[in-house]
Amino acid sequence: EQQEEDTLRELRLFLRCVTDRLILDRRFKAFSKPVDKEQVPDYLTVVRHPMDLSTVLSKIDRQKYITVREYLHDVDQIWENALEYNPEDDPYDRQIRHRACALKDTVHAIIKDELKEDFERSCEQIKETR
Ligand SMILES: CC(=O)c1nc(NC(=O)[C@H]2CNCCN2)sc1-c1cc(O)cc(O)c1
Repeated sequence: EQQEEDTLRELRLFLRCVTDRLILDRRFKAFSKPVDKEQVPDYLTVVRHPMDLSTVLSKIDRQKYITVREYLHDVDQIWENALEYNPEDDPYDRQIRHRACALKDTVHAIIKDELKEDFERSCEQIKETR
């Protein structure tokens, strides 16, 4: 009912605000757009579930996230993919893994600091009833 729609609207506003801050951070530029398969042809053979911050933003707008947990699953996928595609002891691989770890730790720290537990609980409640 209306209270639920109000809660989900507030969730979308919060998730857009968090995602916008991540996209503005220069460290995370490599994660801001889908990997271009022309430029990186073997990418999709290695990474089964591509994800990026612009896709996360569009999923927020398409109301794909009912809980913060679902949102974090997608941002964690970006981190996981970067580690999977960049496993080598090569300076570039190490740098992009470092940035992926910073992305993951940054988003989890923002959520821990700015999300009220009972707000996420009410989102999980809505998810259960759908
Ligand atoms: C996002 C990601 O995981 C990514 N990984 C790369 N790895 C490499 O190029 C490593 C792979 N190991 C051997 C040495 N090269 S390039 C790259 C990327 C960066 C962008 O700014 C845009 C984009 O579309 C993809």
